[in-house]
Amino acid sequence: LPPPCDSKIYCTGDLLKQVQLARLFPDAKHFVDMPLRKPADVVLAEFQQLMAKAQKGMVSRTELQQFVTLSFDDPGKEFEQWEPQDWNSRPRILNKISDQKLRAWASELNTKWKSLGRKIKVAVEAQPELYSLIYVPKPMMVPGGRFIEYYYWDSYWVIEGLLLCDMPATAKGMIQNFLYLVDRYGHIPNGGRVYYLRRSQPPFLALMMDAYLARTNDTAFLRENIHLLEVEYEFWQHNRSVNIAVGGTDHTLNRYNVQVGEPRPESYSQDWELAAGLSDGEELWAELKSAAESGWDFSSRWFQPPTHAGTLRDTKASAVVPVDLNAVLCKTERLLAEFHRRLGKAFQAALERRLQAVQAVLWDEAAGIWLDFNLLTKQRNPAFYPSNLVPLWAECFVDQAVVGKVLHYLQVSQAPEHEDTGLPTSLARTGQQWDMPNAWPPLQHMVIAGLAKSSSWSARETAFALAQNWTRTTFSLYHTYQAMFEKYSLDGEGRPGTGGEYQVQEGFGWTNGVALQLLDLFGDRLAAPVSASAPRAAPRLAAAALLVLAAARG
Ligand SMILES: OC[C@H]1O[C@H](O[C@H]2O[C@H](CO)[C@@H](O)[C@H](O)[C@H]2O)[C@H](O)[C@@H](O)[C@@H]1O
Repeated sequence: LPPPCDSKIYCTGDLLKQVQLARLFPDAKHFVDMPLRKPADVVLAEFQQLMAKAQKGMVSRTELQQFVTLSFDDPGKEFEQWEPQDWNSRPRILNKISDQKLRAWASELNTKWKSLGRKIKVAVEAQPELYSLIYVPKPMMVPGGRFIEYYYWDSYWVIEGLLLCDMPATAKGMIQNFLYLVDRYGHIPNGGRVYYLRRSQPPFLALMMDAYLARTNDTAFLRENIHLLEVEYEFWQHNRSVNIAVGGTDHTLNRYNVQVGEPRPESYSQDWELAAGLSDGEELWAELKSAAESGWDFSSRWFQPPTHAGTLRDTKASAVVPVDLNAVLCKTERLLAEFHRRLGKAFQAALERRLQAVQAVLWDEAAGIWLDFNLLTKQRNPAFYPSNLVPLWAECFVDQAVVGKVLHYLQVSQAPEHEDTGLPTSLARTGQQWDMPNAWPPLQHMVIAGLAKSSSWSARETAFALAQNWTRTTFSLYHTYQAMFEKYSLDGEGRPGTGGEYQVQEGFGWTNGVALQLLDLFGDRLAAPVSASAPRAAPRLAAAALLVLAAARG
């Protein structure tokens, strides 16, 4: 299998291995984010000399430390100060928010764009081999914390947030960056580093374009770039599709599948240790990258068999046909068809094939919901994940009767003791960050926005109840910690998120974007808690459940 990229500094080779296994930095990502002070060939030649002198080729920790200090600069030096030109202190969304405290909070979230904005120095374009950062021409918003570069799927919620804050120029620049990456690589890397190059993330590019067009009507931008939206779509069709036969009919759907070897450079020591003693370590490393491509890194959702008792070693993400990936590609096909109609051309057949495949392979009539399909067991995974509801948001269904069934599923399957705080990522407590007790902003958004766009009153009321709960959770913790977190734990009525391979990060791009989107959806009704630490009095989902039952009874 090829390495994560060809760089013998940042992706493969002895230097990377020895520095990362010596654990020179508390966070392994630190080393692979450090720019070089000298040309790569000089650094590699100097390291060879060091190895030649060392016992059995193993350089001592002290020498490694000295070498890194002399040859590498601090992470972050690749960026220059940048404040968005289109930032303004009174975006129109504030007028839609009735609650005074929530309005003041939204105003503070708007101010956060100033601190999350970055511009890449021209030096990175001139001498890319000195950096792990992948150059893009326009300024961008980064997630925050250890994530000092751009990320693909995070940027969808950031772009929606920017558009709500009347910042279409910054939003457009971020989309231009992703189009630039498609033009250059044929796909969008997981994030803005060479070590992310050979894997992507959930494909939200067409949805970003749609969000931008909805606010600007900039058809000229669409016309100039529609070919690149198709190139990205074709990347998923050619490299990430799989055929599944159901009832004598062949269907094509998609999965995450990264056939790339070696440990992830940004988590080298963890991956190395995880594979210790395994005969098929290379296969496990490829599966970890497939899971990272899903954005859900890591989760029991990818364990084979799917079990609450599994460990990271059981990860087999490429065996799963995920509901949310296929729903997002279904949305992409619908959007490409619409975009082409807008430009006077046809593009519809792929959408119809996808609708049939999602219905045949992923819809489970007995459970009343879409479920991930496992290619090895040929079974659907019955476990609860918010991703099971994503087709509602992505409008990837034909029969409107699914709405009532999905609402019923939501009421019976998630952990009721957490309902006032947020939707859990799964019901399995594995210690992985995309599992119980964590709740992630993008998942809350896709479920809530999916229910909110329904014509069913019960679905819209359930959406409101969930939005109210999530808003209170993030608002209360914001006031307790003065921070917006990348994820939240549902334990104890809400805490900063836990688990996984790094400390919970603050900033945070998609969290701010989702908070603003919920305020945009329900700003006339959402209410802040009386005091930030007061016990909750949010409309309980149980109340919404009664509405669902009433609706089901007609
Ligand atoms: O360093 C470990 C992993 O970190 C990233 O994943 C997490 O943060 C991303 C940025 O917010 C987010 O997109 C992803 O969903 C999170 O799980 C990175 O994307 C991974 O590839 C990396 O291995």
